[in-house]
Amino acid sequence: MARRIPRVLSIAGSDPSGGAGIQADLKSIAAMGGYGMAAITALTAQNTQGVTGVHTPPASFLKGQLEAVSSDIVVDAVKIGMLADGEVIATVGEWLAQSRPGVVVLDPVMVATSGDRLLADDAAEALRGLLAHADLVTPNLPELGVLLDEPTAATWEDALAQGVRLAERTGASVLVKGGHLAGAECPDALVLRDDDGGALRIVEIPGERVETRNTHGTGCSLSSAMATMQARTGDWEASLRVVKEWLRGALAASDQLEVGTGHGPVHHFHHAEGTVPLAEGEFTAGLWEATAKVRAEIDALAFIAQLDAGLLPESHFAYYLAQDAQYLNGFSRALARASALAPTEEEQAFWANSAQVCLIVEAELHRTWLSAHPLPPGEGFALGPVTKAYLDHLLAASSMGSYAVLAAAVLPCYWIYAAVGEELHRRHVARSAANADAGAHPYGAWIETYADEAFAESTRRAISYTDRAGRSASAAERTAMAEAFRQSTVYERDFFDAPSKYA
Ligand SMILES: Nc1ncnc2c1ncn2[C@@H]1O[C@H](COP(=O)(O)OP(=O)(O)OP(=O)(O)O)[C@@H](O)[C@H]1O
Ligand SMILES: Cc1ncc(CO)c(N)n1
Repeated sequence: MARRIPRVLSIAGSDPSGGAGIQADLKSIAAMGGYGMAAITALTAQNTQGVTGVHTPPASFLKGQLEAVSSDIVVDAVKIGMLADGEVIATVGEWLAQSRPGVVVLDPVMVATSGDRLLADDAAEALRGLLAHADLVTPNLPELGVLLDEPTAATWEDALAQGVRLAERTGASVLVKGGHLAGAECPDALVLRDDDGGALRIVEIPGERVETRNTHGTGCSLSSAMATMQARTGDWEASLRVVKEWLRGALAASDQLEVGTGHGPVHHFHHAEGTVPLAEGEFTAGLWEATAKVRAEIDALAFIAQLDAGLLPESHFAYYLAQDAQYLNGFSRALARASALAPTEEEQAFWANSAQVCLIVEAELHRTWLSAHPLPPGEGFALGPVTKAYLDHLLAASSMGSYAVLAAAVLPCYWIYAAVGEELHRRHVARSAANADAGAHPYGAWIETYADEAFAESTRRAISYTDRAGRSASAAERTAMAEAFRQSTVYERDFFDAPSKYA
Protein backbone atom coordinates (compact mmCIF):
# COMPACT_ATOMS: atom_id res chain seq x y z
CA MET A 1 0.00 0.00 0.00
CA ALA A 2 1.31 3.44 -0.90
CA ARG A 3 2.55 5.46 2.04
CA ARG A 4 3.13 9.22 1.85
CA ILE A 5 6.11 9.28 4.24
CA PRO A 6 7.37 5.70 4.20
CA ARG A 7 9.37 4.37 7.13
CA VAL A 8 12.48 2.95 5.48
CA LEU A 9 15.13 0.84 7.18
CA SER A 10 18.67 0.53 5.85
CA ILE A 11 20.56 -2.58 6.91
CA ALA A 12 24.08 -1.69 5.84
CA GLY A 13 27.61 -0.72 6.79
CA SER A 14 28.80 2.64 8.04
CA ASP A 15 30.98 4.94 5.92
CA PRO A 16 32.36 7.65 8.22
CA SER A 17 33.13 9.89 5.22
CA GLY A 18 29.39 10.10 4.62
CA GLY A 19 29.20 9.27 0.91
CA ALA A 20 28.24 5.58 0.95
CA GLY A 21 26.71 3.02 3.31
CA ILE A 22 24.05 3.98 5.86
CA GLN A 23 25.09 7.63 5.68
CA ALA A 24 24.25 7.75 1.95
CA ASP A 25 21.11 5.70 2.60
CA LEU A 26 19.73 8.06 5.26
CA LYS A 27 20.35 11.08 3.02
CA SER A 28 18.77 9.36 0.01
CA ILE A 29 15.73 8.17 1.97
CA ALA A 30 15.19 11.72 3.28
CA ALA A 31 15.77 13.19 -0.19
CA MET A 32 12.98 10.93 -1.50
CA GLY A 33 10.62 12.00 1.26
CA GLY A 34 10.94 8.99 3.58
CA TYR A 35 11.71 8.56 7.28
CA GLY A 36 15.10 6.85 7.47
CA MET A 37 16.34 4.27 9.98
CA ALA A 38 19.58 2.28 10.04
CA ALA A 39 20.69 -1.03 11.54
CA ILE A 40 24.48 -1.20 11.19
CA THR A 41 26.01 -4.43 9.94
CA ALA A 42 29.65 -3.32 10.00
CA LEU A 43 31.82 -0.31 10.64
CA THR A 44 34.26 0.63 7.92
CA ALA A 45 37.16 3.03 8.18
CA GLN A 46 37.03 4.64 4.74
CA ASN A 47 37.16 7.89 2.85
CA THR A 48 36.92 8.92 -0.80
CA GLN A 49 40.22 7.16 -1.51
CA GLY A 50 39.51 3.75 -0.08
CA VAL A 51 38.75 1.43 2.83
CA THR A 52 41.43 1.03 5.52
CA GLY A 53 39.53 -1.15 7.96
CA VAL A 54 36.36 -3.12 8.58
CA HIS A 55 35.02 -4.01 12.02
CA THR A 56 32.08 -6.37 12.13
CA PRO A 57 30.31 -6.44 15.53
CA PRO A 58 28.82 -9.78 16.64
CA ALA A 59 25.85 -10.78 14.48
CA SER A 60 23.84 -11.13 17.69
CA PHE A 61 24.05 -7.36 18.10
CA LEU A 62 22.70 -6.79 14.58
CA LYS A 63 19.85 -9.12 15.55
CA GLY A 64 19.24 -6.91 18.60
CA GLN A 65 19.09 -3.79 16.43
CA LEU A 66 16.65 -5.37 13.98
CA GLU A 67 14.39 -6.63 16.77
CA ALA A 68 14.44 -3.24 18.51
CA VAL A 69 13.22 -1.58 15.34
CA SER A 70 10.61 -4.07 14.20
CA SER A 71 9.14 -4.73 17.67
CA ASP A 72 8.12 -1.05 17.80
CA ILE A 73 7.97 0.40 14.30
CA VAL A 74 6.15 -0.58 11.12
CA VAL A 75 8.83 -0.80 8.44
CA ASP A 76 7.39 0.01 5.00
CA ALA A 77 10.56 -0.75 3.06
CA VAL A 78 14.02 -2.12 3.71
CA LYS A 79 17.21 -1.60 1.78
CA ILE A 80 19.95 -4.15 2.40
CA GLY A 81 23.54 -3.16 1.62
CA MET A 82 26.95 -4.31 2.91
CA LEU A 83 26.59 -7.60 4.81
CA ALA A 84 30.27 -8.29 5.57
CA ASP A 85 30.14 -12.05 6.22
CA GLY A 86 28.09 -15.26 6.31
CA GLU A 87 26.85 -14.79 9.89
CA VAL A 88 25.48 -11.35 9.12
CA ILE A 89 23.78 -12.71 6.00
CA ALA A 90 22.18 -15.51 8.02
CA THR A 91 20.95 -13.01 10.65
CA VAL A 92 19.34 -10.79 8.01
CA GLY A 93 17.83 -13.87 6.33
CA GLU A 94 16.21 -14.95 9.62
CA TRP A 95 14.87 -11.45 10.26
CA LEU A 96 13.38 -11.31 6.74
CA ALA A 97 11.72 -14.69 7.25
CA GLN A 98 9.99 -13.34 10.37
CA SER A 99 9.43 -9.63 9.76
CA ARG A 100 9.57 -9.12 6.02
CA PRO A 101 8.50 -5.55 5.09
CA GLY A 102 6.36 -4.87 2.02
CA VAL A 103 9.34 -3.68 -0.02
CA VAL A 104 12.75 -5.39 0.06
CA VAL A 105 15.61 -3.97 -2.05
CA LEU A 106 18.90 -5.85 -1.93
CA ASP A 107 22.10 -4.19 -3.13
CA PRO A 108 24.57 -7.08 -3.28
CA VAL A 109 27.59 -5.03 -2.18
CA MET A 110 30.89 -6.83 -2.68
CA VAL A 111 33.48 -4.20 -3.60
CA ALA A 112 33.67 -0.44 -2.88
CA THR A 113 34.04 2.15 -5.68
CA SER A 114 37.71 2.28 -4.67
CA GLY A 115 38.10 -1.45 -5.39
CA ASP A 116 38.31 -2.60 -1.74
CA ARG A 117 36.43 -5.76 -0.73
CA LEU A 118 33.39 -5.37 1.53
CA LEU A 119 32.22 -9.00 1.60
CA ALA A 120 34.17 -11.96 2.96
CA ASP A 121 35.51 -14.22 0.16
CA ASP A 122 33.47 -17.21 1.29
CA ALA A 123 30.18 -15.32 1.66
CA ALA A 124 29.14 -14.94 -2.00
CA GLU A 125 27.25 -18.24 -1.89
CA ALA A 126 25.33 -17.19 1.23
CA LEU A 127 24.48 -13.89 -0.47
CA ARG A 128 23.11 -15.78 -3.50
CA GLY A 129 20.77 -17.56 -1.10
CA LEU A 130 19.44 -14.25 0.25
CA LEU A 131 18.45 -12.97 -3.21
CA ALA A 132 15.28 -15.05 -3.20
CA HIS A 133 13.98 -12.95 -0.26
CA ALA A 134 14.26 -9.70 -2.24
CA ASP A 135 11.71 -7.90 -4.42
CA LEU A 136 14.44 -6.05 -6.28
CA VAL A 137 18.16 -6.80 -6.57
CA THR A 138 20.50 -4.00 -7.73
CA PRO A 139 23.89 -5.47 -8.71
CA ASN A 140 26.52 -3.50 -10.64
CA LEU A 141 28.01 -5.31 -13.63
CA PRO A 142 30.86 -7.12 -11.77
CA GLU A 143 28.46 -8.19 -8.99
CA LEU A 144 25.95 -9.46 -11.58
CA GLY A 145 28.70 -11.63 -13.03
CA VAL A 146 29.75 -13.00 -9.62
CA LEU A 147 26.15 -13.81 -8.61
CA LEU A 148 25.70 -15.83 -11.82
CA ASP A 149 29.20 -17.29 -11.64
CA GLU A 150 29.85 -15.83 -15.08
CA PRO A 151 32.41 -13.31 -16.42
CA THR A 152 31.52 -9.61 -16.12
CA ALA A 153 29.31 -8.55 -19.04
CA ALA A 154 31.30 -6.70 -21.69
CA THR A 155 28.32 -5.08 -23.44
CA TRP A 156 24.96 -3.68 -22.36
CA GLU A 157 23.18 -6.46 -24.30
CA ASP A 158 25.18 -9.10 -22.36
CA ALA A 159 24.31 -7.30 -19.11
CA LEU A 160 20.59 -7.36 -19.91
CA ALA A 161 20.78 -11.05 -20.73
CA GLN A 162 22.52 -11.68 -17.39
CA GLY A 163 19.85 -9.63 -15.63
CA VAL A 164 17.18 -11.86 -17.13
CA ARG A 165 19.09 -14.98 -16.04
CA LEU A 166 19.43 -13.65 -12.48
CA ALA A 167 15.72 -12.82 -12.32
CA GLU A 168 14.86 -16.31 -13.59
CA ARG A 169 17.18 -17.97 -11.11
CA THR A 170 16.15 -15.98 -8.01
CA GLY A 171 12.54 -15.03 -8.57
CA ALA A 172 13.41 -11.39 -7.80
CA SER A 173 13.19 -8.43 -10.15
CA VAL A 174 16.62 -7.10 -11.17
CA LEU A 175 17.86 -3.56 -11.71
CA VAL A 176 20.76 -3.80 -14.18
CA LYS A 177 23.02 -0.72 -13.75
CA GLY A 178 25.09 0.83 -16.50
CA GLY A 179 27.49 2.73 -14.23
CA HIS A 180 30.44 0.47 -15.07
CA LEU A 181 30.00 0.66 -18.87
CA ALA A 182 32.42 2.65 -21.01
CA GLY A 183 31.15 5.46 -23.22
CA ALA A 184 28.87 8.48 -23.07
CA GLU A 185 25.72 6.55 -22.16
CA CYS A 186 24.74 5.37 -18.70
CA PRO A 187 21.54 3.34 -19.06
CA ASP A 188 19.75 1.36 -16.36
CA ALA A 189 17.16 -1.36 -16.89
CA LEU A 190 14.55 -3.16 -14.82
CA VAL A 191 13.96 -6.84 -15.39
CA LEU A 192 10.53 -6.98 -13.85
CA ARG A 193 8.62 -9.95 -12.64
CA ASP A 194 4.92 -9.19 -12.65
CA ASP A 195 3.06 -9.63 -9.37
CA ASP A 196 1.46 -12.88 -10.49
CA GLY A 197 4.96 -14.32 -10.99
CA GLY A 198 4.42 -14.51 -14.75
CA ALA A 199 6.65 -13.48 -17.64
CA LEU A 200 9.64 -11.17 -17.31
CA ARG A 201 9.52 -7.68 -18.82
CA ILE A 202 12.54 -5.45 -19.53
CA VAL A 203 12.13 -1.70 -19.06
CA GLU A 204 15.20 0.19 -20.18
CA ILE A 205 15.76 3.79 -19.07
CA PRO A 206 18.47 5.51 -21.07
CA GLY A 207 20.68 8.16 -19.49
CA GLU A 208 23.66 10.31 -20.29
CA ARG A 209 26.85 9.70 -18.33
CA VAL A 210 27.78 12.64 -16.08
CA GLU A 211 31.45 13.57 -16.51
CA THR A 212 32.72 13.27 -12.93
CA ARG A 213 34.96 11.21 -10.63
CA ASN A 214 32.45 11.66 -7.80
CA THR A 215 30.67 8.32 -7.98
CA HIS A 216 31.32 7.14 -4.40
CA GLY A 217 28.08 5.69 -3.04
CA THR A 218 25.95 5.91 -6.20
CA GLY A 219 24.89 2.27 -5.78
CA CYS A 220 23.89 2.78 -2.11
CA SER A 221 22.02 5.96 -2.96
CA LEU A 222 20.18 4.35 -5.87
CA SER A 223 19.01 1.30 -3.91
CA SER A 224 17.78 3.19 -0.83
CA ALA A 225 16.06 5.85 -2.98
CA MET A 226 14.37 3.04 -4.95
CA ALA A 227 13.14 1.37 -1.74
CA THR A 228 11.66 4.69 -0.60
CA MET A 229 10.00 5.59 -3.91
CA GLN A 230 8.60 2.09 -4.29
CA ALA A 231 6.97 2.35 -0.86
CA ARG A 232 5.45 5.66 -1.99
CA THR A 233 4.30 4.63 -5.46
CA GLY A 234 4.14 0.83 -5.65
CA ASP A 235 5.56 1.16 -9.18
CA TRP A 236 9.19 0.19 -9.89
CA GLU A 237 9.34 1.83 -13.29
CA ALA A 238 7.87 5.14 -12.11
CA SER A 239 10.25 5.00 -9.13
CA LEU A 240 13.34 4.44 -11.28
CA ARG A 241 12.41 7.32 -13.59
CA VAL A 242 12.32 9.72 -10.63
CA VAL A 243 15.36 8.25 -8.87
CA LYS A 244 17.55 8.14 -11.98
CA GLU A 245 16.85 11.80 -12.78
CA TRP A 246 17.53 12.77 -9.15
CA LEU A 247 20.80 10.79 -9.09
CA ARG A 248 21.94 12.39 -12.35
CA GLY A 249 21.40 15.79 -10.74
CA ALA A 250 23.22 14.64 -7.60
CA LEU A 251 26.23 13.56 -9.70
CA ALA A 252 26.15 16.79 -11.72
CA ALA A 253 26.09 18.91 -8.52
CA SER A 254 28.73 16.81 -6.71
CA ASP A 255 31.55 19.28 -7.42
CA GLN A 256 29.91 21.81 -5.10
CA LEU A 257 30.59 19.58 -2.09
CA GLU A 258 34.41 19.47 -2.29
CA VAL A 259 34.60 16.39 -0.08
CA GLY A 260 37.87 14.45 -0.28
CA THR A 261 40.53 14.04 -2.93
CA GLY A 262 39.46 10.67 -4.39
CA HIS A 263 36.06 9.54 -5.67
CA GLY A 264 33.87 12.12 -3.91
CA PRO A 265 30.23 11.71 -2.85
CA VAL A 266 27.16 12.93 -4.74
CA HIS A 267 25.03 15.92 -3.65
CA HIS A 268 21.93 14.16 -2.32
CA PHE A 269 20.01 17.39 -1.62
CA HIS A 270 20.85 19.28 -4.82
CA HIS A 271 17.13 19.47 -5.67
CA ALA A 272 16.26 21.06 -2.31
CA GLU A 273 18.81 23.86 -2.28
CA GLY A 274 16.17 26.61 -2.36
CA THR A 275 14.45 25.14 0.69
CA VAL A 276 17.36 25.31 3.14
CA PRO A 277 16.29 27.47 6.11
CA LEU A 278 18.15 30.80 6.07
CA ALA A 279 19.33 32.83 9.05
CA GLU A 280 18.44 36.53 9.32
CA GLY A 281 20.47 38.53 6.80
CA GLU A 282 21.71 35.47 4.90
CA PHE A 283 19.45 35.90 1.91
CA THR A 284 20.29 39.53 1.20
CA ALA A 285 23.99 38.89 1.96
CA GLY A 286 23.79 36.30 -0.83
CA LEU A 287 22.25 38.86 -3.22
CA TRP A 288 25.02 41.33 -2.35
CA GLU A 289 27.74 38.70 -2.79
CA ALA A 290 26.36 37.59 -6.16
CA THR A 291 26.65 41.14 -7.55
CA ALA A 292 30.23 41.79 -6.36
CA LYS A 293 31.54 42.03 -9.93
CA VAL A 294 29.00 44.67 -11.01
CA ARG A 295 29.69 46.66 -7.84
CA ALA A 296 33.43 46.58 -8.54
CA GLU A 297 32.61 48.00 -11.99
CA ILE A 298 30.68 50.84 -10.34
CA ASP A 299 33.66 51.65 -8.10
CA ALA A 300 35.88 51.81 -11.18
CA LEU A 301 33.66 54.25 -13.14
CA ALA A 302 35.16 57.57 -14.26
CA PHE A 303 32.01 59.30 -12.97
CA ILE A 304 32.75 58.24 -9.38
CA ALA A 305 36.47 59.13 -9.57
CA GLN A 306 35.73 62.51 -11.14
CA LEU A 307 32.97 63.30 -8.67
CA ASP A 308 35.34 62.38 -5.84
CA ALA A 309 38.15 64.55 -7.20
CA GLY A 310 35.85 67.47 -8.03
CA LEU A 311 36.78 67.06 -11.72
CA LEU A 312 33.40 65.94 -13.04
CA PRO A 313 32.38 68.16 -15.99
CA GLU A 314 29.43 70.44 -15.07
CA SER A 315 27.42 69.12 -17.99
CA HIS A 316 27.78 65.55 -16.67
CA PHE A 317 26.68 66.56 -13.20
CA ALA A 318 23.68 68.44 -14.60
CA TYR A 319 22.69 65.45 -16.74
CA TYR A 320 23.00 63.15 -13.77
CA LEU A 321 20.81 65.39 -11.59
CA ALA A 322 18.17 65.81 -14.28
CA GLN A 323 17.96 62.04 -14.79
CA ASP A 324 17.91 61.45 -11.05
CA ALA A 325 14.91 63.75 -10.64
CA GLN A 326 12.98 61.77 -13.25
CA TYR A 327 14.14 58.48 -11.84
CA LEU A 328 12.93 59.44 -8.36
CA ASN A 329 9.48 60.17 -9.72
CA GLY A 330 9.12 56.69 -11.24
CA PHE A 331 10.86 55.05 -8.30
CA SER A 332 8.31 56.65 -5.97
CA ARG A 333 5.52 54.92 -7.91
CA ALA A 334 7.28 51.54 -7.59
CA LEU A 335 7.60 52.10 -3.82
CA ALA A 336 3.90 52.98 -3.59
CA ARG A 337 3.17 49.65 -5.27
CA ALA A 338 5.45 47.86 -2.77
CA SER A 339 3.41 49.48 -0.03
CA ALA A 340 0.21 48.19 -1.64
CA LEU A 341 1.61 44.63 -1.77
CA ALA A 342 3.33 44.62 1.65
CA PRO A 343 2.34 41.77 3.98
CA THR A 344 2.46 43.81 7.21
CA GLU A 345 1.36 47.30 8.20
CA GLU A 346 4.89 48.11 9.33
CA GLU A 347 6.23 47.40 5.84
CA GLN A 348 3.26 49.08 4.18
CA ALA A 349 4.00 52.27 6.14
CA PHE A 350 7.72 52.08 5.43
CA TRP A 351 7.35 51.88 1.64
CA ALA A 352 4.58 54.52 1.57
CA ASN A 353 6.78 56.89 3.56
CA SER A 354 9.75 56.16 1.28
CA ALA A 355 7.55 56.90 -1.76
CA GLN A 356 6.70 60.27 -0.28
CA VAL A 357 10.29 61.06 0.69
CA CYS A 358 11.31 60.41 -2.94
CA LEU A 359 8.94 63.14 -4.13
CA ILE A 360 10.27 65.55 -1.50
CA VAL A 361 13.85 64.85 -2.57
CA GLU A 362 12.85 65.27 -6.23
CA ALA A 363 11.32 68.69 -5.48
CA GLU A 364 14.44 69.64 -3.52
CA LEU A 365 16.64 68.66 -6.49
CA HIS A 366 14.70 71.02 -8.72
CA ARG A 367 14.72 73.85 -6.17
CA THR A 368 18.44 73.73 -5.40
CA TRP A 369 20.70 71.82 -7.74
CA LEU A 370 18.86 71.88 -11.04
CA SER A 371 18.26 75.61 -10.92
CA ALA A 372 21.97 76.10 -10.20
CA HIS A 373 23.06 73.59 -12.89
CA PRO A 374 20.70 74.18 -15.79
CA LEU A 375 20.79 71.91 -18.80
CA PRO A 376 21.38 73.42 -22.25
CA PRO A 377 18.14 74.86 -23.63
CA GLY A 378 16.04 72.32 -25.51
CA GLU A 379 17.63 69.30 -23.78
CA GLY A 380 15.59 70.06 -20.69
CA PHE A 381 14.43 66.97 -18.92
CA ALA A 382 14.34 64.43 -21.75
CA LEU A 383 14.17 60.94 -20.29
CA GLY A 384 17.58 59.31 -20.96
CA PRO A 385 17.81 55.72 -22.26
CA VAL A 386 19.24 54.25 -19.04
CA THR A 387 16.69 56.05 -16.85
CA LYS A 388 13.92 54.72 -19.08
CA ALA A 389 15.24 51.16 -19.07
CA TYR A 390 15.70 51.18 -15.26
CA LEU A 391 12.18 52.53 -14.70
CA ASP A 392 10.72 50.02 -17.17
CA HIS A 393 12.42 47.25 -15.19
CA LEU A 394 10.88 48.54 -11.94
CA LEU A 395 7.49 48.87 -13.61
CA ALA A 396 7.73 45.25 -14.81
CA ALA A 397 8.62 44.11 -11.28
CA SER A 398 5.69 46.19 -9.92
CA SER A 399 3.21 44.52 -12.22
CA MET A 400 4.33 40.92 -11.51
CA GLY A 401 2.33 40.96 -8.32
CA SER A 402 5.13 39.54 -6.16
CA TYR A 403 5.99 41.70 -3.16
CA ALA A 404 9.27 39.78 -2.70
CA VAL A 405 10.42 40.36 -6.29
CA LEU A 406 9.48 44.05 -6.19
CA ALA A 407 11.34 44.53 -2.89
CA ALA A 408 14.42 42.86 -4.43
CA ALA A 409 14.13 45.11 -7.51
CA VAL A 410 13.99 48.39 -5.54
CA LEU A 411 16.63 47.38 -2.98
CA PRO A 412 19.79 48.20 -5.01
CA CYS A 413 18.61 51.81 -5.30
CA TYR A 414 18.93 52.08 -1.52
CA TRP A 415 21.86 49.80 -0.95
CA ILE A 416 24.18 50.78 -3.84
CA TYR A 417 23.45 54.49 -3.40
CA ALA A 418 24.15 54.23 0.34
CA ALA A 419 27.37 52.26 -0.19
CA VAL A 420 28.71 54.55 -2.94
CA GLY A 421 27.64 57.64 -1.00
CA GLU A 422 29.22 56.46 2.22
CA GLU A 423 32.53 55.88 0.48
CA LEU A 424 32.45 59.25 -1.34
CA HIS A 425 31.55 60.95 1.91
CA ARG A 426 34.28 59.19 3.86
CA ARG A 427 36.90 60.32 1.35
CA HIS A 428 35.52 63.85 1.29
CA VAL A 429 35.69 64.15 5.07
CA ALA A 430 39.25 62.74 5.11
CA ARG A 431 40.27 65.29 2.48
CA SER A 432 38.64 68.17 4.34
CA ALA A 433 40.51 67.22 7.49
CA ALA A 434 43.83 67.12 5.65
CA ASN A 435 43.35 70.16 3.49
CA ALA A 436 41.75 73.48 4.45
CA ASP A 437 41.01 74.14 0.75
CA ALA A 438 38.59 71.22 0.49
CA GLY A 439 35.72 73.57 1.16
CA ALA A 440 36.19 74.68 -2.45
CA HIS A 441 35.18 71.24 -3.81
CA PRO A 442 32.50 71.99 -6.44
CA TYR A 443 30.36 69.00 -5.43
CA GLY A 444 31.28 69.07 -1.74
CA ALA A 445 27.91 70.28 -0.53
CA TRP A 446 26.17 67.61 -2.60
CA ILE A 447 28.44 64.83 -1.33
CA GLU A 448 27.64 65.96 2.21
CA THR A 449 23.94 65.20 1.72
CA TYR A 450 24.98 61.59 1.19
CA ALA A 451 25.77 61.25 4.88
CA ASP A 452 22.08 61.43 5.78
CA GLU A 453 21.52 59.06 8.72
CA ALA A 454 17.81 58.81 7.91
CA PHE A 455 18.69 57.35 4.49
CA ALA A 456 21.12 54.88 6.07
CA GLU A 457 18.34 53.75 8.42
CA SER A 458 15.89 53.37 5.51
CA THR A 459 18.50 51.26 3.71
CA ARG A 460 18.85 48.95 6.72
CA ARG A 461 15.07 48.54 6.88
CA ALA A 462 14.72 47.92 3.12
CA ILE A 463 17.41 45.22 3.42
CA SER A 464 15.72 43.66 6.43
CA TYR A 465 12.25 43.55 4.78
CA THR A 466 13.64 42.13 1.55
CA ASP A 467 15.57 39.55 3.56
CA ARG A 468 12.42 38.52 5.41
CA ALA A 469 10.52 38.19 2.11
CA GLY A 470 13.38 36.12 0.64
CA ARG A 471 13.57 33.77 3.59
CA SER A 472 9.90 32.82 3.28
CA ALA A 473 9.85 32.76 -0.54
CA SER A 474 9.65 29.64 -2.69
CA ALA A 475 12.75 28.48 -4.57
CA ALA A 476 11.35 29.86 -7.84
CA GLU A 477 10.52 33.21 -6.23
CA ARG A 478 14.02 33.45 -4.71
CA THR A 479 15.48 32.94 -8.17
CA ALA A 480 13.27 35.72 -9.55
CA MET A 481 14.31 37.97 -6.64
CA ALA A 482 18.00 37.37 -7.32
CA GLU A 483 17.50 38.18 -10.99
CA ALA A 484 15.53 41.37 -10.24
CA PHE A 485 18.20 42.50 -7.74
CA ARG A 486 21.03 41.76 -10.17
CA GLN A 487 19.31 43.60 -12.99
CA SER A 488 18.71 46.70 -10.85
CA THR A 489 22.37 46.64 -9.79
CA VAL A 490 23.38 46.65 -13.44
CA TYR A 491 21.09 49.66 -14.03
CA GLU A 492 22.63 51.43 -11.02
CA ARG A 493 26.02 50.99 -12.72
CA ASP A 494 24.73 52.20 -16.08
CA PHE A 495 22.99 55.13 -14.42
CA PHE A 496 26.29 56.43 -13.00
CA ASP A 497 27.94 55.84 -16.36
CA ALA A 498 25.16 57.48 -18.45
CA PRO A 499 26.44 61.09 -18.24
CA SER A 500 29.72 60.09 -19.92
CA LYS A 501 27.69 58.69 -22.84
CA TYR A 502 24.69 60.96 -23.16
CA ALA A 503 25.43 64.30 -21.47
N1 LIG B 1 28.90 8.96 -14.33
C1 LIG B 1 27.60 8.66 -14.18
N2 LIG B 1 26.65 9.40 -14.80
C2 LIG B 1 25.34 9.13 -14.65
N3 LIG B 1 24.88 8.11 -13.90
C3 LIG B 1 25.77 7.32 -13.27
C4 LIG B 1 27.18 7.55 -13.37
N4 LIG B 1 27.82 6.60 -12.63
C5 LIG B 1 26.86 5.83 -12.08
N5 LIG B 1 25.62 6.24 -12.47
C6 LIG B 1 24.34 5.69 -12.05
O1 LIG B 1 24.46 5.41 -10.67
C7 LIG B 1 23.77 4.21 -10.33
C8 LIG B 1 24.74 3.24 -9.70
O2 LIG B 1 25.45 2.62 -10.74
P1 LIG B 1 26.81 1.84 -10.59
O3 LIG B 1 26.83 0.84 -11.69
O4 LIG B 1 27.92 2.82 -10.53
O5 LIG B 1 26.62 1.14 -9.18
P2 LIG B 1 27.69 0.67 -8.10
O6 LIG B 1 28.95 0.28 -8.74
O7 LIG B 1 26.99 -0.31 -7.27
O8 LIG B 1 27.89 2.00 -7.27
P3 LIG B 1 29.00 2.28 -6.13
O9 LIG B 1 29.89 3.32 -6.76
O10 LIG B 1 28.22 2.85 -5.01
O11 LIG B 1 29.68 1.00 -5.79
C9 LIG B 1 23.13 3.76 -11.62
O12 LIG B 1 21.81 4.29 -11.70
C10 LIG B 1 23.99 4.36 -12.69
O13 LIG B 1 23.29 4.53 -13.90
C1 LIG C 1 29.74 0.90 4.08
C2 LIG C 1 29.73 0.83 2.60
N1 LIG C 1 28.73 0.19 1.97
C3 LIG C 1 28.71 0.14 0.61
C4 LIG C 1 29.71 0.70 -0.14
C5 LIG C 1 29.67 0.60 -1.66
O1 LIG C 1 29.84 1.76 -2.29
C6 LIG C 1 30.76 1.33 0.57
N2 LIG C 1 31.80 1.92 -0.08
N3 LIG C 1 30.74 1.38 1.93
